Amino acid sequence: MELLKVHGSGNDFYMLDAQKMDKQLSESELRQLAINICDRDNGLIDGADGLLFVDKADHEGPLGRMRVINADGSEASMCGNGLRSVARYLAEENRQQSFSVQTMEADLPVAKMPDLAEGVATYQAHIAPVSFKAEDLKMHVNDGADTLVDQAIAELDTNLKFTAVAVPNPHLIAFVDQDTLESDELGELGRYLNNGNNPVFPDGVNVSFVRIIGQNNIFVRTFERGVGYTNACGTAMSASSLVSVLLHSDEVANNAEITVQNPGGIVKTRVHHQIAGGEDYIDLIGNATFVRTVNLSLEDALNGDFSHAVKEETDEQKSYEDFVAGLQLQQ
Ligand SMILES: N[C@@H](CCC[C@H](N)C(=O)O)C(=O)O
Repeated sequence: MELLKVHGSGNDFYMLDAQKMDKQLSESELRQLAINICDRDNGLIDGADGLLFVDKADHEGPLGRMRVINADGSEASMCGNGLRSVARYLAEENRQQSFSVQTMEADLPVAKMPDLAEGVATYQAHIAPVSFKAEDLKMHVNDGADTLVDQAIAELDTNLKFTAVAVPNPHLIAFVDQDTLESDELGELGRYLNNGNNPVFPDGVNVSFVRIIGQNNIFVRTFERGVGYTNACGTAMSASSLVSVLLHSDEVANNAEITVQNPGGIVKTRVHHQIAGGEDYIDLIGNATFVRTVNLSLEDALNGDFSHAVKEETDEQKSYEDFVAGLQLQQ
C-alpha cells in the first residue's frame, strides 16, 4: 500500500488512492487506518491531521472523489486544505488542470494556479455549499435560534460573540484581539464543544478565532473537530473570510483577494457573497505540498505497526518552508 503525505498550509494528511489498492477497505478498516496512521505519538512517522481517501467518482462528471477522515476516525463532509492536494494528485494522474472533485455534498471545481513560489505547487478549491441554518450546523443555541450571526451564546460562559456557518462542515467563528488569539480560550471552547455530550453542538464543530490584521488581511487560528489545534483549516479560513466580509466589509471586501495568515503559513481566499441572491461560495487558493511517499503493508497499518514502512522524501517541504520564511507576515 502506498500513502502520500501532503499538506495545505501545514494542515497535513496522508492520502490513499483506493484504485491502487488490491483490496477494498471496509468502513471500520478505513476509520481504524486513519486513527492508527494519524496518531502523533505512535502513528506513521510524524502522524497527521487526517486521512484523505481518494476514489473514482460514483457518477459522471468529476475526475475523482475525496473523503476526509479526521484523526479521531470521524468523517467530515469537507476539507479545504485537503481538497487542494487531492486536486493536484488527480491533475497529475490525469494530465488535467481544471475539473471537479466529488465530495460528500457537492462536486466542487478545482484548478491548478500559478505557483506561490518556486517549488510550491498551488491549487484553487471552490468551497461550497454555504449555510447559516442551525439545522445544517446541527446547532442548538439561544433557545432554538435558526441562525447565529455576531451574537453571544447564552449556553456558553464567555463574553465573545459568534457566527456559525457550514461550508458544509460546521464552523463557529469569533473575532478577537491578539491576547485572546494567543490564549487557550479557543482550546477550552473547542474541547467542550467537541466532547460528544454538550447540548450546543452535539456532533461537534470547528472553532476559530479571527483577528483582522489590516485591509483584506486576517489571521485565523482553529481548533478542529476530530483533531484539535491544527496549523490551518481550509474550510475554517474560507468561512472566516466570508464572515469577515459580512461583518467587517469596511476592512475585508467581497470579490477581493484576501490574505489569510495562520500558524502554518498563508492562503488566499476570494469571497463571492451573492448580494443580489444566489449561492455564496469562497475560492480557496494555496499550496498543495507533497512531502513524501510511504510504502507499507495494509495489515501492518491496521495493526498499528509502522516499523517496516519505507519512506521517500521529496524536496517540497524545504521549498514551502523557504516560501513561508520569505513572507512579511504581520502578527
Ligand atoms: N482541516 C480541514 C477540515 C477537516 C474536517 C474538520 N476537522 C471537520 O471535522 O469538519 C480543512 O482544511 O477544511
